[in-house]
Amino acid sequence: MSTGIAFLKGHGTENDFVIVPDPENAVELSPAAVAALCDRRAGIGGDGVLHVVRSAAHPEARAMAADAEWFMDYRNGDGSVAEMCGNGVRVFARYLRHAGLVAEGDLAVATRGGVKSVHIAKDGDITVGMGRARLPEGDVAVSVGPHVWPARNVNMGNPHAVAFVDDLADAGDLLSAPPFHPAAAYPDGVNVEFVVDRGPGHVAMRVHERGSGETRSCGTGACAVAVAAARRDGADPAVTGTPVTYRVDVLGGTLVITERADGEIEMTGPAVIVAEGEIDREWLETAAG
Ligand SMILES: N[C@@H](CCC[C@H](N)C(=O)O)C(=O)O
Repeated sequence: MSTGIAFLKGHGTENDFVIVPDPENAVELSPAAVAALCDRRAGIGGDGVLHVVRSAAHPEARAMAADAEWFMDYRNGDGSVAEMCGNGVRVFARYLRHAGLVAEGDLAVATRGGVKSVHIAKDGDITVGMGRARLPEGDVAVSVGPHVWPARNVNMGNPHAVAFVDDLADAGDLLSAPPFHPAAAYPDGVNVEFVVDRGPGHVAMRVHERGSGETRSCGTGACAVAVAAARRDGADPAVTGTPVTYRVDVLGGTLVITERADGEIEMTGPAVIVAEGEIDREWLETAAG
């Protein structure tokens, strides 16, 4: 008789994840296994997987173990590996709290993008320190069907192309016609955000994520959008010494992004656990081929 593999399901502004607690890194999660888990019809369904491993037990995180006990081994829904997932870190922290592994307040989480500081507030929101944005020089463009837009290249540990559009509907049906971007600018692929203004310091976005398709939210994407909007609006906290805050509406809710005077970016929003159960080990092995 096979024993199941524990899982939970959670989301941050409806960017949803299958969470696999595996402190000693004993569960083999091949790309095919991740894709099977994230399949919305034949699997559990999710934009990605949060594999919860002790940093000391994972070869990619051992060097961070002294600073952060837990490593977020994040995978996109198609099984590919990404450097960073902003909503993922918040949902990861919610899981640690839910499981009684950490207290409310401050904690550190190891990611492929380095150690991130997280604050779990009493009111339920979770804030993550996302580091600084990099804005590589050079023009990029994205297109969906007949529409072509210039885009800002923003790196939040992972790559983003941010395009300001007149109407979010112009981005069309992103699942059937995903955005095109020049492979030369993004040899490893890119996350594409489409943005409209909603008012001063307030924007709305849609996103097509590398490795997951259109999702209802993307934390690193919301940070990239806030930085692109700030620069477009002539604001740069590292130059003026004045922090800038944007509310970023996503399809699944709202994230609040602050770029501090030192250039560090903080993102705040909700993160919830909605279910927990067991994955059938035989099914996973078969589905993963
Ligand atoms: N949804 C995430 C980003 C996940 C990684 C991304 N798809 C990539 O490949 O870079 C977020 O909340 O940041």
